[in-house]
Amino acid sequence: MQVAFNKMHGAGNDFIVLDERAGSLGLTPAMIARLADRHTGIGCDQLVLIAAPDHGSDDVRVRFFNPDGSESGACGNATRCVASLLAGQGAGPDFRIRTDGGLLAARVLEDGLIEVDMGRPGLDWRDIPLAREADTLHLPLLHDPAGCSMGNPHATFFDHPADPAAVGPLLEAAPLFAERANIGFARILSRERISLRVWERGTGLTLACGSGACAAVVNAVRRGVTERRVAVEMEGGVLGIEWTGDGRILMTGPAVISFTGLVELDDYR
Ligand SMILES: N[C@H](CCC[C@H](N)C(=O)O)C(=O)O
Repeated sequence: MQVAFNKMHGAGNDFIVLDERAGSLGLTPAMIARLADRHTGIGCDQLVLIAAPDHGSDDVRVRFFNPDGSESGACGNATRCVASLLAGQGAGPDFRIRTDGGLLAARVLEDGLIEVDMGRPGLDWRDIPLAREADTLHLPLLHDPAGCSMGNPHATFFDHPADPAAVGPLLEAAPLFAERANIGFARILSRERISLRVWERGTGLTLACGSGACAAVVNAVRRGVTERRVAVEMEGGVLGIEWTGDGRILMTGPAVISFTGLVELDDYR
């Protein structure tokens, strides 16, 4: 079965976007892992499925999968990409996107950037989830990270001395995290600007992580080291993050189609 796909990226965080609105493609975790392989597949940080809306609703349902085949409740950069794709197909400019992490509102702005309301962060240890009760503002790990959920689990380190590529795999799988975690390495540049690298659960180091940027700002604000509106510099680009007065996280950034293609899915079964 030949299937059309879009290859997209948001600030260098790249995605295979497949459309299941006309029917299931029958993907398995093993097939997702093969499609995500950068040498023998299409290659991506996440595979994104646009699914048929639930019965009786107009919302689009979107699911996110990592290259190891695991599923995530949230992916900020891919959510912007889906909104941009739907806008290119004539919908919008306002969208409601249903994810496992919550119903998200997305909007194409006049300058072409996409804004997504990522909802409220989960600040309780059960939200992340942690394996045992702990203070999420000071997780019981070396170098004092803070944790929160953005629909997926995050921990943010400030000024961690080690190389993220070296410590990322160990921290992602630390027993404290009941479902593993995305690990952010932040540096405070000013009260309105931080730099961030993210070791993503099920993926590894990426050029940008939207939900990781949101989590880093939430944790920086909780620690009192930034304002509520912060530019987050990552290797692939800058995202604007704001934790609004009513507790919601707004994320603004780019979404780009790199190319469109056809894939013979049976070759990946
Ligand atoms: N790149 C994504 C996050 C993917 C999350 C995934 N790695 C997980 O939670 O398992 C983002 O822009 O938010």
